[in-house]
Amino acid sequence: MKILFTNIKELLQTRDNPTTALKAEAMKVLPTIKNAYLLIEDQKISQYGSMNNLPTIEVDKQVDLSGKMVLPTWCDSHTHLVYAGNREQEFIDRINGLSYEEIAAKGGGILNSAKTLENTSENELFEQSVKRLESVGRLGTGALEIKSGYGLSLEGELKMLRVIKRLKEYSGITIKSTFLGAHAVPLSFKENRQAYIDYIIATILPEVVSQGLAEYIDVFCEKGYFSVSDMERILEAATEKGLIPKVHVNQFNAIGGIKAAIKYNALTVDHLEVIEEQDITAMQNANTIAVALPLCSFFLGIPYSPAKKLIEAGIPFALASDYNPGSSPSGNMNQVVSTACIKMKLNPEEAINAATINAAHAMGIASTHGSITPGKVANFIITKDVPSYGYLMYDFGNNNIDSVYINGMALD
Ligand SMILES: N=CN[C@@H](CCC(=O)O)C(=O)O
Ligand SMILES: [Zn+2]
Repeated sequence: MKILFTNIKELLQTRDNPTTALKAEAMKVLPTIKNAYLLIEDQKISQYGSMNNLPTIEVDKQVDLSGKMVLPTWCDSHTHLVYAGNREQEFIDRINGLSYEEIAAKGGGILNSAKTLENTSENELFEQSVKRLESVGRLGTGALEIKSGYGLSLEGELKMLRVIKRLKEYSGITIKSTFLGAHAVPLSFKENRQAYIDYIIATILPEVVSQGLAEYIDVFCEKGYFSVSDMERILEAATEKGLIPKVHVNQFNAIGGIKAAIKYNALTVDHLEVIEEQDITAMQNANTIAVALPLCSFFLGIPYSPAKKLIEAGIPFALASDYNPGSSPSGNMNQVVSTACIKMKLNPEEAINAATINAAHAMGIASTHGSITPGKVANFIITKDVPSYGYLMYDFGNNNIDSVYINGMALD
């Protein structure tokens, strides 16, 4: 099936595939073609160019996109989309003065979600999660990473990872799976964190790997959760088994997690709200991608990651939603890029690069996703009639999406 899209007001992110994530000045460049055409064939992008050079092509369908723009779908490289219930009560508690950390210290937070998940059947967990997945798809997300981490036991973690696997099979949206057993210490190991780490390494990790349920390994490296040496133990064991690190570091405190993660060739270090000079130096000497999560900062009222500083230091940089019930109950990547422009002072080109091509690198799918490139999957967003692409970020909170194509097919 060949579909030809014509009279595209501006076709964004048209590029040959960069083999590594964009850095520094390259982040400011967004290649586009005004008054363009785009040809897709079955599930793939086949050809594009200026309407002035439109070749004669026999097609099955032609779609006139006058006034509309086209850009690749968002890649969301950091989510916790599989969870049960919600944490609205903690939201109210925070409005009334408690902090995220205080709520967690009282047994809420991640442990609250773990309890709800334990009391939710696998089918129900799938049903709740698939609704979120379909909803972010309609908001233009064409690929996302999903973490476990609300199971915190062999059964619980495998239940979450099986749900992620089912979502992969069910949906055309590309999904990558991450094992985050070390998200919090469960109550059953309250006084013995080391024993929980032993249990992760000796019992949960081997099952996750032998059942092929995860590509990545994550640890919440933070005061009150897992120390740098805890993380190193887990990364040592998991990388030996072939999992690639993508870790939570520097959310509330800079405790040295970035340097340690880089030692284990982390693909990404995520959060980075609190950064010290030595963290920047460590990232400058590595290929690890910095992933910032502006909706978490927005929702919790914590500092934003110093994105401009990271980009200026030449560190490859991506944006993600962190969709989860506690610190970012939204997976709306349009809101992510808007917030990155408004609060982190990224320009629209940097924000779009960070949420498309660099985000694809941040989840290991840049050879197939993240740009309008012949041979890549035909995943793209068609906007409504908008004056410019910067308007998409300026017009925050409003839905400027006309339709979303995943694998060459329009979503309902
Ligand atoms: N900080 C650790 N994990 C999540 C929050 C998880 C939760 O509160 O349920 C995050 O990335 O913000
Ligand atoms: Zn997270």
